[in-house]
Amino acid sequence: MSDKVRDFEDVVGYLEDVSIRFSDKTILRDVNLQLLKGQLHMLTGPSGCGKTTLLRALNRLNDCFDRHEMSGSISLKLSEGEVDVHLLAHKHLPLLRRKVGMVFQIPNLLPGSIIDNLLLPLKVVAGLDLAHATARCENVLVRVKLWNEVKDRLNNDASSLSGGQQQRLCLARTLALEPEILLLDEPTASLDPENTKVIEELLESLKQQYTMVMVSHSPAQTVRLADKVFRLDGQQVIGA
Ligand SMILES: Nc1ncnc2c1ncn2[C@@H]1O[C@H](COP(=O)(O)OP(=O)(O)OP(=O)(O)O)[C@@H](O)[C@H]1O
Repeated sequence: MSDKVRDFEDVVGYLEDVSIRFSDKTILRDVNLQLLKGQLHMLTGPSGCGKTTLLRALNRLNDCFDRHEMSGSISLKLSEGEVDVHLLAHKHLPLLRRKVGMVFQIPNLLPGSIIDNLLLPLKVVAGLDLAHATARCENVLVRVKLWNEVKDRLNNDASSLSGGQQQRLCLARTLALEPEILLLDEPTASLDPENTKVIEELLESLKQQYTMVMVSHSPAQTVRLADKVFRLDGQQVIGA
């Protein structure tokens, strides 16, 4: 654990000399950066430069792939205490991934109804009983401004929602597990301008409560949303 995280109250994450390789190919080399509480950090850079890989390092999702290696350290200050992400025992990864939740480029719905998409993780991952899980579902659907659109059809198949609604449902599912850091991998890339605006407004409204790390290819979106921009290229952060 780095003392640097402890030293500054507004620093919630510290990446120190992070290098990542897949199958002996170096994707990222000696990345150093800080994450600040309640700020939206935007990762930008050319296709294939390692933005998604860096996001996935923050909640150990790269572990899901064979022949992945990481060196350096990633320290995160979570409500449970400070954790050295890279050294966490395997049994702690489900909690890490709840606390450091991720929303993907393409809405990744579970097969089943709208409400199942929220209830299932709440029951299985968070261990809530039905009454508490149901209450939390309504709360997060209101927060992502989806409640009025779905409250009369919660048992309909989630795939019947529009792309923008599906992405808001994915965001609701992540928020339902009460994360502290949100990882957003091009969350509007598959959406039209109108739905992009809805998601951007939501992210803006969530900034106070969550530390966010987002990937975007859009310079305009970066200007609209980012508090801090990290530009990656040539395996490193070349601008911050
Ligand atoms: N699971 C994996 N196994 C092997 N190589 C991988 C894996 N995931 C990513 N890579 C490689 O790592 C490099 C960085 O990929 P990554 O998806 O992080 O880039 P990116 O900057 O997010 O790209 P884009 O902007 O196109 O989404 C690429 O060369 C990719 O092929």
